[in-house]
Amino acid sequence: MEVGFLGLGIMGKAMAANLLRHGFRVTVWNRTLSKCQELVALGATVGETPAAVVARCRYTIAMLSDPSAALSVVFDKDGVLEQIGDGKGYVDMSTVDAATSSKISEAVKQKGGAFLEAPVSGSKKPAEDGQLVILAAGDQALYDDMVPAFDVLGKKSFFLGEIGNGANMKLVVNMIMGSMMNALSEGLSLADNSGLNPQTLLDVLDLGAIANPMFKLKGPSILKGSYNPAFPLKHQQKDMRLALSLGDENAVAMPVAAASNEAFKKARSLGLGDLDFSAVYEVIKGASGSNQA
Ligand SMILES: NC(=O)C1=CN([C@@H]2O[C@H](COP(=O)(O)OP(=O)(O)OC[C@H]3O[C@@H](n4cnc5c(N)ncnc54)[C@H](OP(=O)(O)O)[C@@H]3O)[C@@H](O)[C@H]2O)C=CC1
Ligand SMILES: O=CC(=O)O
Repeated sequence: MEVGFLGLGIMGKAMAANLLRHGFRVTVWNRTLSKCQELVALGATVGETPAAVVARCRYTIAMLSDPSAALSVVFDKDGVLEQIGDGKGYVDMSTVDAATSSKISEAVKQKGGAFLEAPVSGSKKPAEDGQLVILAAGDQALYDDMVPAFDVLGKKSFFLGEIGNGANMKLVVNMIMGSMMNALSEGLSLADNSGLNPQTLLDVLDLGAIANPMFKLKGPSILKGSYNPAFPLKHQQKDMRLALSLGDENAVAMPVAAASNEAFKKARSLGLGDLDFSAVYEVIKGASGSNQA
């Protein structure tokens, strides 16, 4: 199967590499074109523009930072819309809001193409290992066509019906994740400031009812002050913002998420946006005057 791939950031690079490893023919494009070379070394071909990729491939996947990037790659000069049409499918796996996804869907369909939103749950390591959870919605025939690729990229795919359901599901999941990261950070800070060993707190958490892979993975690296980005904090804050907006639209009170968003915003304002989202601990630790170095 031949696929195009637009966006070779942390996630896109791992996902495109995975497809290549599993025998897919992949044509890649990235705004910073030099980042394509690593994929070329794995067997990829380069398209000079998003339009050139779509012209060459029946199916094109995108994995871009945010709504503005997702829209730009489709609507701007040399964008997807210039070449999408009958018999071609466009699959946006970026985390965006439902309105962005609907706008892209309408434009692609108007040109005769098919569109699927398919954001993913799971970070850098699951992307490298083909263990993502895929939250697809939109054109069901295109979903069926993409199953061989989704089987390589993920451990489970959901087809959630109409456009917007995949985007919204992803935002709900990440709203919970961002709030949990704040709760973990507050707990570590409280333990530390109460004279408890934060590592012992992690050990206790891991044995009880609220044990989870995220605490297990991020807890020890937080205690080391190590924030190499797997999921950049600026993207987590974008997801909190979009989830809160979904809450506004549906009159759902989300005081926990709103408070967490403030902490992520503060972290961004301190220049921590490109670090892993667990760096929000630095804000919480700072606010509580932690004993930790
Ligand atoms: N990292 C993670 O753990 C996860 C991320 N996600 C979501 O996946 C998406 C990608 O995340 P991730 O790979 O981490 O992000 P990165 O920041 O690593 O990569 C972002 C990508 O978007 C491109 N881009 C940004 N702005 C534009 C623009 N205006 N026009 C064209 N391309 C643009 C970047 O190009 P360039 O290289 O030129 O900057 C890069 O390829 C995001 O929506 C994120 O929320 C979902 C699940 C997990
Ligand atoms: O969006 C981030 C993730 O880990 O999922």
